[in-house]
Amino acid sequence: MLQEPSTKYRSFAPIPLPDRTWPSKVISAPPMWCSVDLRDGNQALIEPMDGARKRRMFDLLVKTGFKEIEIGFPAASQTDFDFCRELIEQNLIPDDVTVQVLVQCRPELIARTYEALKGARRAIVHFYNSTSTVQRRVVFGLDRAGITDIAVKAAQCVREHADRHPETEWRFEYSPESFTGTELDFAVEICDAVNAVLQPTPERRVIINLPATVEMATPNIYADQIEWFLRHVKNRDCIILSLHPHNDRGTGVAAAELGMMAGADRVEGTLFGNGERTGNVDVVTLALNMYTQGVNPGLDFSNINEAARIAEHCNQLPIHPRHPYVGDLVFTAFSGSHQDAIKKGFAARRDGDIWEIPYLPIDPRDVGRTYESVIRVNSQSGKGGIAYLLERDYGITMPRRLQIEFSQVVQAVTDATGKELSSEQIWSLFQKEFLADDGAYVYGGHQLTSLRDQHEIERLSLKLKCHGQGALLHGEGNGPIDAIVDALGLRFDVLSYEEHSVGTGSGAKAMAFVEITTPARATLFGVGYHENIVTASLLAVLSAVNRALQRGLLDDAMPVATAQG
Ligand SMILES: CC(=O)SCCNC(=O)CCNC(=O)[C@H](O)C(C)(C)COP(=O)(O)OP(=O)(O)OC[C@H]1O[C@@H](n2cnc3c(N)ncnc32)[C@H](O)[C@@H]1OP(=O)(O)O
Ligand SMILES: CC(C)C(=O)C(=O)O
Ligand SMILES: [Mg+2]
Repeated sequence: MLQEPSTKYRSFAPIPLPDRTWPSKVISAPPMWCSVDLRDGNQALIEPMDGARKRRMFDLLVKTGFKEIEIGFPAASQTDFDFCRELIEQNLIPDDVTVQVLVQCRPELIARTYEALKGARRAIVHFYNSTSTVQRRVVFGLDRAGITDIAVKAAQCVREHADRHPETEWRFEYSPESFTGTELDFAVEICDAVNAVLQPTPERRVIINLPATVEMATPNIYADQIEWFLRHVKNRDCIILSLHPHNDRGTGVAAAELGMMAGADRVEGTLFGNGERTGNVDVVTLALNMYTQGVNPGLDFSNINEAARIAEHCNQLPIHPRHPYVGDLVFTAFSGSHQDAIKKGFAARRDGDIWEIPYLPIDPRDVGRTYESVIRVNSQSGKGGIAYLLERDYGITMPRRLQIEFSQVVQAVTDATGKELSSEQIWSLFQKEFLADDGAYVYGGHQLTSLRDQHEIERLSLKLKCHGQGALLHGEGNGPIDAIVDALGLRFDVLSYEEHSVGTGSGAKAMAFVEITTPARATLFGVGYHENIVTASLLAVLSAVNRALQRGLLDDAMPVATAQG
């Protein structure tokens, strides 16, 4: 790269429009949408679509709700020509959909284009020539008048053909291609000249499409260009002003949004932004951006995964996992603080609330995705995500301090492996950590009786395997937990106890959580899981004791002989 890039690249000059109005406008209604997947998208593919793939894309576009679809460049390729004929002859174009085709300003190509459209009920003929300073110089070797002449002659040609086929309802679109590299006064001049031939009316408006054929500047410049153009073009009421952004600087969507604020009526783009170089503007992102502002975009992406798989099949190109709204990872939070906030957001949400879940700009369900992948756990994750997965997939609601304790167990594994952990793997870690029966004390059965004369006192007889040897302990207390603490005779206290049922009906089990504290003031949890609530509590105490012993936090002072007593 150059130390001084200004010796090679020029910055874009600002547009003189100090009283611009677009910055304070709000997008409150969708534009007219036109898909150019089958033309601009297709012309950029490594392997252009065959008839079958074109048909699949067309059907998807219709299903999605596009009312204008550019189906190809029939004068350029036989596949496009045949596809056009197939749609018309087999009557495959719904009544409310208008097909559009592209053609250069060349009479023989225009003639062939009308041949392809013969018998269509309604069609848009889209003709273009490049108007930019650089293309005038290097491609055409013509001045402004010469370039205008190409466009005007094409407009005449397009009209004459249309007049010869009144059975079709013709509409026209003209693009001063490379508009963003064209002086604004010349863009207006050439469009006025074309319109003078086409003679649009407010009832039969012409589409004037102002493409950012190559995105050359920040999106505000595009918006200025659109507002400037609309202030100066003749007969605004006879024009549908269309945008056609490309994405060379990665701001195609922003350019389209600001262009709409600047007064555009229509947007041409492609699904997921396929198209020349970095692509055309992505209409899915545009539409869903509107949706998340509460504006119905008029395009339906309720099953965004299906649309993505069809687009990938037709284009033979993958969609990036981080592509807005659709990528495999875009509804996933790996990082701890995000997971914590999402979990709290879901917990606080009530039916009918405005969508306000941190880090999720859209409800994944609105586009046919599930909450399945919202939280995934790796070494960047925290307690919130782990707790969310255990609650969502296994119905386990851990006490907050247990969440903290268990997240350290999970973190140790993710740090060691560097890998993601599935919810199933987290559950098996949980079982290994808290529910395994391989500790020093293994539960073997119990009996609990209330003392006849003192109802609040319970007597526990507890069968154990203690370091591999059978033992029978006895203890008393005002409940099973108190009684087992007494029976064990170890130096710990119970700090907290919680229990909830997991599952419903006859398959429901109790999960008990006991937090103990040791003489050195270490605290740690134990968990018990059993059909019987009392057994679950006893298991939870033993789980905590075993974990404490394992960590050297408790003295295992109990002589086995006494235990057997
Ligand atoms: C920004 C865009 O996306 S524009 C759309 C671009 N899409 C395509 O080009 C895909 C389909 N196109 C094609 O397959 C071919 O270009 C065809 C079949 C239409 C024409 O092919 P060819 O006749 O071989 O010509 P080619 O494309 O090389 O055309 C270049 C010639 O057309 C002229 N030309 C290019 N665009 C236009 C135009 N819009 N109007 C009039 N003349 C044009 C060029 O000045 C050049 O003229 P020259 O031969 O006198 O130097
Ligand atoms: C043909 C035109 C509209 C085009 O695709 C472009 O300029 O990007
Ligand atoms: Mg284009």
